[in-house]
Amino acid sequence: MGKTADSPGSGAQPDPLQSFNRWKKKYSHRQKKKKQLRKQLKKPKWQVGCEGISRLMQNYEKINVNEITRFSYRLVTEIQKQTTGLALQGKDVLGAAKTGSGKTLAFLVPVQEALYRLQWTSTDGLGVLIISPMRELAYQNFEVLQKVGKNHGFSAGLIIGAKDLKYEAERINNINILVCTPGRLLQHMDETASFHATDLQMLVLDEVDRTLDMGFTDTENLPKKHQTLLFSATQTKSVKDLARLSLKNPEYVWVHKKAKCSTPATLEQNYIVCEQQQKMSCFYNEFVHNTAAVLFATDSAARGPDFPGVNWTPQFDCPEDANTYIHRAGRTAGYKEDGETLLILLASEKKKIGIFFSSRSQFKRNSSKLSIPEYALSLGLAVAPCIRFLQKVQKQPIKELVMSQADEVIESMAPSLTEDEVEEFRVFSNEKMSILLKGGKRLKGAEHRLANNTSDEEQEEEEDDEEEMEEKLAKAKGSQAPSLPNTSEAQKIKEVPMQFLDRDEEEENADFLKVKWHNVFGFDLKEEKTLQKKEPSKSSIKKNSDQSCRSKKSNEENFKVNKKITGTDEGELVQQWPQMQKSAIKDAEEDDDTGGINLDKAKGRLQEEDKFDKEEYRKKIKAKHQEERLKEREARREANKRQAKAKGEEEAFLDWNDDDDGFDPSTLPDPDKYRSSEDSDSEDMENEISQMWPTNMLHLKHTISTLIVFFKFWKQNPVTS
Ligand SMILES: Nc1ncnc2c1ncn2[C@@H]1O[C@H](COP(=O)(O)OP(=O)(O)OP(=O)(O)O)[C@@H](O)[C@H]1O
Repeated sequence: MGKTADSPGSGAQPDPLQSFNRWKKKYSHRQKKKKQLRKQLKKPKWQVGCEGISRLMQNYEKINVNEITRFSYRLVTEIQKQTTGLALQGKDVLGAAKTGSGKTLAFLVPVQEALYRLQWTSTDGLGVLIISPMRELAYQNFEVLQKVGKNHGFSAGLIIGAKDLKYEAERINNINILVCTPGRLLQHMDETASFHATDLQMLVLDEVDRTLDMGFTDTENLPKKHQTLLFSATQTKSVKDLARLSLKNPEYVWVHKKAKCSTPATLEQNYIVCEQQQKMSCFYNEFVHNTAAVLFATDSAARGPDFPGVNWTPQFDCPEDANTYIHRAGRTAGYKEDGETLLILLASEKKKIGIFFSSRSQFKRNSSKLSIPEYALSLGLAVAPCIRFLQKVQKQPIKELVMSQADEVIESMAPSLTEDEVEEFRVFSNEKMSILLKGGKRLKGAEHRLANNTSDEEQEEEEDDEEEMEEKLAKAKGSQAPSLPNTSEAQKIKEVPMQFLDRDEEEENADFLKVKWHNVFGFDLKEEKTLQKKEPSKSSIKKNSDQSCRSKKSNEENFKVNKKITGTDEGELVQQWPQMQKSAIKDAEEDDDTGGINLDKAKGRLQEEDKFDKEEYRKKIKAKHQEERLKEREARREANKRQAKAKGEEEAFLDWNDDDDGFDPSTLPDPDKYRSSEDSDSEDMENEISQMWPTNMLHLKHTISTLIVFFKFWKQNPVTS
């Protein structure tokens, strides 16, 4: 019942005889190699060396010298000289040498030589593993290997995660020399079932310190018997690190141990010490004063520096948001100049760009924060954006495509200013902006004329021009909307600024802030459309925008930030903060049409304010003291009145008693004395006090005074019977 050769399906089974022959061939090959190796090891070192040399000499004729000199490898470098011999003897080597000293060849040559000696073939599988800490380094090593191993028949592979795992897994077992990064190697060790390194002859770690730092510790999956070559620009002898790699009596080669520095001697190293500001200006001047230069920069150069004459700002990395994009792009197309920006995007980034360029909030926030001149200043572009804005309004925008909300490509607004008008505006804005930037006041009258070499008439003319220019601009702004065609297209055009801006006045600046797409690679815009469709509808966005616009407007009308107003008892509104200027000088200053702060005048104004405040304070204190004095007097009078009343009753009684000693008139207040004490006070004050006596009390006062006079007279001229 067993299977016969003729039985169905026997064709699918491998021929056992053939398989046995294949296995026998491979086995005898291995045995032969092992025998050779054992024989070699038994021989003294000198004999092995001599045999190797004589073998090489036999091959001299075969060596194509041109092939080697083509790579300009004429003399071996120090690290190559000191490590190649040791590596060829099968020793573990730890080699350290300066950067650029030729370490790559120091391990690639022994790698190939070792496999060549073993007559390694593709059927032998993985023989050498070269691990580099970074993809770029691995790629570089692979390139050199391809170059120098051109005449060998070994298969080599680069595994750095550039291809998908399955693709790599299918090919990994046919590779003799594998150049890889640690992460990807460990992934294959874990996930690729067919991957094994059981016959590994040599393990090479390039930039060993970094490779170990990156956590390459998994040497368990590698066979115990293998040679290890470690190379680095800095020597590491950390016992812990080396124990992890289970080195056997390693040879340490530190080529530049005695060197004063670990950088190449041919490297001319310079440094200068300067302040941050100076540092920036040095680099800035160097760049801007070169006729043709390329500046590679991070985003630190994206905001601020004004680089005149820059034609291109290619953006290699995708900007993280619209603001970053705007700032980067703003380094070109400065004052009156054309410029172009190019975004280099991955397909995934294209979607991101689409999202943030169609995101209204980004632009809304930006535009409502800063006016154009402020925005220009923040970018360090002076008046350039204003000019650019006008130029763009003026330009025939055939090439400039604007993305609408629905991602339709539409043309922007019709031109409304002439070249001359733009130029006039430029001169005007330039002057204003330079005054602002200097932070000083604008030169007036004679000074200004002297500085500009202009006559009185010219000065007047200039001022008229300014007014005229402002009028023109106002008209230009006003005329843009009616110039639009009354079609559905026009409706779309109107809605474009709404996409980003929510205030009417900002619509004027919309063109400046609007993002324009040059579809350089001819990407299919439909993709963006589907993306857009998932977002809220245009009408709902518009509605929300209108609502927020209204609430924002009403807020702006009703409230002023950081302003405190309180009501007095009299119903007056008083601004508490910021403090109002009260001195009379303020009106005169307001008329001064300066662009900046006049420090002298401001100082004078502050002194005036100070004086005014002191005077006000003095008055307040005086009034308070007067009030207190009046209260005291009132209390005294009350007491006197009470006393006088009691005395009056007593006097009346004494009048009938006829007793001289019973009453002392001196206890009564002396009206004259009282009067003299008040002399120091003003006439007004006396009147005030008098006014404070109620009318009935004044009568009493008069009665008491009369009584006293009579009493005195009676005392001096007693009536004798
Ligand atoms: N024997 C040689 N003769 C001439 N040029 C050589 C020789 N060996 C290497 N080079 C060249 O020297 C340059 C630096 O070599 P390599 O990259 O191997 O240095 P390295 O020590 O690995 O530097 P790093 O530490 O920066 O990686 C390369 O351009 C290489 O082609």
